Amino acid sequence: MKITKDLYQSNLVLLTDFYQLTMAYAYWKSGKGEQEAVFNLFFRKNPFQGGFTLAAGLDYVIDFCKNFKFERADLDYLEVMKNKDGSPVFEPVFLEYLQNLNFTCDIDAVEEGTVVFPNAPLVRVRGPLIQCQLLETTLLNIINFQTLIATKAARINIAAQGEPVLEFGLRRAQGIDGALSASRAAFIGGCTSTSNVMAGKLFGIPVAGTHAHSWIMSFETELEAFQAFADAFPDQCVFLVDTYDTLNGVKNAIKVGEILRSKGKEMIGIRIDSGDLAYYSTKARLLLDEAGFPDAKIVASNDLDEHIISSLKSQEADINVWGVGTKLVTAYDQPALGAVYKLSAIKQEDGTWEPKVKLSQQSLKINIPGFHNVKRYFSRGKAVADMIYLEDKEIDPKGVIIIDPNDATRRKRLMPAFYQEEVLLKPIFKMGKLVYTIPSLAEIKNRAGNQLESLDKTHKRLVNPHLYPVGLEENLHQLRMELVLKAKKFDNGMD
Ligand SMILES: Nc1ncnc2c1ncn2[C@@H]1O[C@H](COP(=O)(O)OP(=O)(O)OP(=O)(O)O)[C@@H](O)[C@H]1O
Ligand SMILES: O=P(O)(O)OC[C@H]1O[C@H](OP(=O)(O)OP(=O)(O)O)[C@H](O)[C@@H]1O
Ligand SMILES: O=C(O)c1cccnc1
Repeated sequence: MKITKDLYQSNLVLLTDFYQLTMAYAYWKSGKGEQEAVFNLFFRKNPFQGGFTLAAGLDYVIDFCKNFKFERADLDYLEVMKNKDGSPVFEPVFLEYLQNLNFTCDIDAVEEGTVVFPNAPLVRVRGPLIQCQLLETTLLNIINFQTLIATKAARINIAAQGEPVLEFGLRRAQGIDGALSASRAAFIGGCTSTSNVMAGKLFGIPVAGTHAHSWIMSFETELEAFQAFADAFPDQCVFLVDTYDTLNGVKNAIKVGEILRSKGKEMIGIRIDSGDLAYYSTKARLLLDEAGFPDAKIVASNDLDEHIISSLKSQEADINVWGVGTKLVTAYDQPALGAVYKLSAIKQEDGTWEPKVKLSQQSLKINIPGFHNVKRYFSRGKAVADMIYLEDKEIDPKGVIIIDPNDATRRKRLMPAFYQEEVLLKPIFKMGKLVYTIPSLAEIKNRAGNQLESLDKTHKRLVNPHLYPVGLEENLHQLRMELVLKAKKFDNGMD
């Protein structure tokens, strides 16, 4: 994937918050720049009030890290930045340091298309403080959006119960990359195609579509319009039937369908884009069946999302294909995921790791300290629970207790010996070198499908889902409690 260079003619090192650069400068100035640290990227709540989240965006992250280099043009821009008193923000020696900076971090991450849950790390970065810090904003920008859209797409596809969902979002997406990365994430989340031709070219997503009302309106009659379309694309006819009178439109589609059939071609179907989609799809189905077109598909579109699709399903609407745009690519009901990137440990001069917590008035916001990873346990192919654990602590295969990070009274006993397990953070970069074989988008989509399959349907319920168990292994829980109590000094917890 070369989207950053291809599209932005830049390797994106300046696609960051200014404070990352000022902190980098200050780290360098204070001599802490090379001190080793560990940061974790995680979110605190599943989006859309759902029961799961689908990770996406790692390929962009890899591309960004692989090309992490301050180029002359970037440094020229930083060089002319001035403080209020007219002095340069960044002294030339620091800019020289940036020019020579090579990416040397270790990155471990969950693979794209993995089902993930609150609090567990999606990406773990270990390396010199300066570098870890400089990655923060870009990683969050990439992962937050693509993960959000992949999750929305997964929900929409769950509602569609295996029927094709065509992504139509480009015209309403949040700008250019908002559209492109949304098309990519929507495909990972289960959509069959995109209407966005550039996304097709860049990512290899199948492109598909029908035609617009303007096509119909440009002719004297709807029938002429259908006929002309059939002349141009005899194998790809999905007639948009609702420009004037939906059921009359279906009858016109049938007429052209018969002409096509007389030439040995079959119309694919019709599209309905307004009105009561349950009512019109059922009536259209009857007309199509009676006319001898039982295989003609009915495509529905118009402000669809997982809830309207579920409602149409429960109304037994005769819809076979779902065209979904705005509410998918804008994540209409939740515009951001809210993942964060927090320091969890820092190496001391004597070579030992010091775990770190950030306190908060809200216990929900206290991060998980230390050098940790996450393991998923499976029983007969179904995911049972996720355990966040310290990598250097042994796990007793006979029994381990995991503790809810937000409510220490919620605990679950697991017997690892009886389960299959998968460590979710996979090595991506070692000392700045890529050690991961990047899967194709089709493989990622396939993984997403299998992952969702491994999740019990109670966690996939769109409304009020059953909470999937994610907990801290006991040693990690204890470490976190100790650090919190130490930092609070026992006397300022209830202000
Ligand atoms: N049977 C149905 N049950 C639930 N929701 C439906 C049903 N039929 C249509 N809808 C949804 O209701 C909303 C109707 O929106 P709206 O009133 O804007 O459409 P319209 O007037 O039919 O068409 P237009 O988009 O041309 O204005 C859409 O989100 C559509 O998906
Ligand atoms: O509704 P969405 O989920 O975003 O799906 C894409 C929409 O875009 C097209 O029409 P457009 O919105 O341009 O015009 P219309 O609403 O007037 O048909 C298409 O006919 C869909 O209605
Ligand atoms: O191809 C379509 O039918 C289409 C494409 C974009 C938006 N709405 C519909």
